[in-house]
Amino acid sequence: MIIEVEALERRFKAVKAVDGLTFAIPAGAAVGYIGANGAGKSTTIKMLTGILKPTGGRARTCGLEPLRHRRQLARRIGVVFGQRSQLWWDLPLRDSYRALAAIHRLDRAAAGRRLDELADRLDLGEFLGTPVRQLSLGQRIRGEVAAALLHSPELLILDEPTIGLDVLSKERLRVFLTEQRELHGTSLLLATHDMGDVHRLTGRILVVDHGRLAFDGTLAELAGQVGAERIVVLDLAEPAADLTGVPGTRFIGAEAGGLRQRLAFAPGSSTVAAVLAAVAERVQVHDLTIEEPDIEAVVRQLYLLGSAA
Ligand SMILES: Nc1ncnc2c1ncn2[C@@H]1O[C@H](COP(=O)(O)OP(=O)(O)OP(=O)(O)O)[C@@H](O)[C@H]1O
Repeated sequence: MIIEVEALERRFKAVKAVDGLTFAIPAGAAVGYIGANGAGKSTTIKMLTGILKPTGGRARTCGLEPLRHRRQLARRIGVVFGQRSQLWWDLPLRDSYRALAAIHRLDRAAAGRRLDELADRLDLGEFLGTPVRQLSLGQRIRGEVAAALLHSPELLILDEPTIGLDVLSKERLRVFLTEQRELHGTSLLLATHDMGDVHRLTGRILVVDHGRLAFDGTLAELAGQVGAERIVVLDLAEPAADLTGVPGTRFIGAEAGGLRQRLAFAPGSSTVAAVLAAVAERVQVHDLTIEEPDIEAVVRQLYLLGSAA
């Protein structure tokens, strides 16, 4: 197991930020860690990485007790907090990587090769000489991800990595992370508010609510439980009759005299590609966007189901 927590707890005076969490993640898995604001995600991650001491229970990351073996653990995991930087603000990006390579005691040539690979895949080459404070948010986050992966960790932990990023930057990062996992088999724990991230990057989802585990399963199972459907918004080349009866979908409605149509589908029972293929037999599609279910609504629904049970 790459991560194991048992009855993990963290109190801040009267607040139980994490309240008896138990779960295990096998090596090589990609897990989404979701929950509403203040649910306890960051607190969990801080305990998993040895930044914060649990007030109860236990955590093991890469088989190590995070707090006690913090240094050893730092060589085996990479962490990105979207809201906080691990880069030296006033130094050129390259200097942060040099410093990190020294901290991790990486072989010079190997670190150089790894940085070349990361800079290439993350489009960072032209920014290596730029001080971090002058980078755009998207560039900086890509820089943070490179910093977290420089030492080729077994486990990558990302806390809200795409927060505030535009659509294109998000997409770049998702493509990169998928590719890195395919190449290196890195385990991934991804705390996010973004259902698109969860859908694209993870196979299993843990939902935390008020510091407790509210759900553990696949996105398809979550969708089955709370109806977390994805919605395809189709802009057609010409107005068309309502797209009812498309296999695997539910027609939601049409606008602009049939030019824009919305179809919902459950992740797991269909895919965007399958919906598009079925629709293309009937109409010409000009443009398409996906609306992801809202995490807060998903968690609320889980909570309602839980209290009804
Ligand atoms: N250092 C602290 N002192 C006091 N309370 C804290 C501290 N850190 C977190 N909390 C409280 O613990 C709870 C969980 O916070 P946490 O940051 O883990 O949530 P989160 O799920 O990461 O939320 P977000 O998505 O907003 O980052 C919140 O009620 C928060 O106010």
